Amino acid sequence: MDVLVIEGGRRLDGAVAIAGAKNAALPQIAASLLSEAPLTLCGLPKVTDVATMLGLAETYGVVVERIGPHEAILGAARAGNAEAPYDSVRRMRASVLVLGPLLARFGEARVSLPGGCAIGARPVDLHLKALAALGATLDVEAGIIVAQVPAGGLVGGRIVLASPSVGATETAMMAATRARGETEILNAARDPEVQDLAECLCAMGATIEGAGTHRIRVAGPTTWRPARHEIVPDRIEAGTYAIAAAITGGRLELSGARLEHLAIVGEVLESMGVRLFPTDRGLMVDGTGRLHGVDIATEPYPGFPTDLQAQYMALASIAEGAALVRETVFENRFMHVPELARLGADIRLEGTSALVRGGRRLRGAPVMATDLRASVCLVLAGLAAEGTTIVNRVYHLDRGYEELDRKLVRCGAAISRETR
Ligand SMILES: CC(=O)N[C@H]1[C@@H](OP(=O)(O)OP(=O)(O)OC[C@H]2O[C@@H](n3ccc(=O)[nH]c3=O)[C@H](O)[C@@H]2O)O[C@H](CO)[C@@H](O)[C@@H]1O
Ligand SMILES: C=C(OP(=O)(O)O)C(=O)O
Repeated sequence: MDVLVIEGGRRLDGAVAIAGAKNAALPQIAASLLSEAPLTLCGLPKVTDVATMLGLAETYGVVVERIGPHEAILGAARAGNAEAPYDSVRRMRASVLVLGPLLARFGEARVSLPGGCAIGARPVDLHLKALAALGATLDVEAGIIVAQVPAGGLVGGRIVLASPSVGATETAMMAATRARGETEILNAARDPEVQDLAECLCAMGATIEGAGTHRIRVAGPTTWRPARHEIVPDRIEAGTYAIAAAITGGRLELSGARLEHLAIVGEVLESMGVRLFPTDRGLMVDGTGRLHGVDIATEPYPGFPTDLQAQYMALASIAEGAALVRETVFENRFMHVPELARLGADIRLEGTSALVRGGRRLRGAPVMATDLRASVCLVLAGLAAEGTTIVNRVYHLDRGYEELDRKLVRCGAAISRETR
């Protein structure tokens, strides 16, 4: 199993190319199942989740033709139905995103129920309710979601999401492209990845309005056409490198990063003392000044992203003063706290809040990654720590960061990957 060995205490300086967003790529690969015409995706990040999703699409007969390191043509003309196996869904919860497209295209679908994961229970009830509002019948039999469409297919309807779930909004939007008539999705998630999926679906022939707002309208059914779509840059990867610059007291230019997708994150970093400014290529992050902790609460987009909470906590640990971190999206997303404590962080947990007492000098130690963002937070802490940090279970990190160690090394970090 791979580990990362980090010699901390080096200031980062240089440029990092931000990859396409994993969380935009995954639903778009699922969306390829909707259409008989080919979909060319550009900017696919080289991460294991994308490989897993492409592999899952292939099990349905999607032909994946790699035409470049980050480009693939997905041809679902001869795709057919099958059961999404528990093993794929267990490894990657986003596998459940094939449910809507399969149901809408083939009239039925069987997808393993994902179950909980390290960060929370993560039910899929909102996905199921959204499909039911379009006329589907849904059951769970022996851990498998069994979904069926009435004779005549899905019919457009009004979907009111109890909370603005990203995945449920994507499921609803994808299924609605094949429903007859208009679908309205209320209390929709407004994330850039939802907007990017809508843009991709529109390029494929769909008619969608309002993506990026709380009210999305989809007019179906779609006449599909060949499409090419460039995946939006990964705002979570960009935010992670912005924190890497800050935690090492360095400067990084993030090429491709879009400040408008990081508005609240930028505001938080600036109030800590980090300077951010747009450049021709993306975003410059200057973390050379003194930093002090700021309170944050994670919220659905455009709020502070839960996917940057762990990284922020590493930064708050070395910044001066205290910072209160409230996690409101997932009920169990503090698995990194005991590991940060092993490096010397002073964090008191109380329910869904964590009080970080900053100004700590971190010292390297062996630590264990528990999930994707927890792993990268430990890498960030390792970059700031004196001595050697060994991050175990790096496969979590490889799910969502393209060549993290190489990108950091190019900017002056001392990191090596070893197989132990
Ligand atoms: C592949 C992908 O895009 N993953 C992102 C997506 O996950 P994901 O789409 O799973 O996240 P959701 O927005 O759906 O989840 C938000 C909250 O709603 C709850 N919920 C969700 C669905 C449902 O049917 N019932 C329910 O109760 C979840 O348990 C969670 O507490 O958005 C999350 C929130 O920004 C990010 O952390 C993930 O990185
Ligand atoms: C939680 C994440 O991903 P997923 O929803 O695929 O588990 C993440 O990207 O941080």
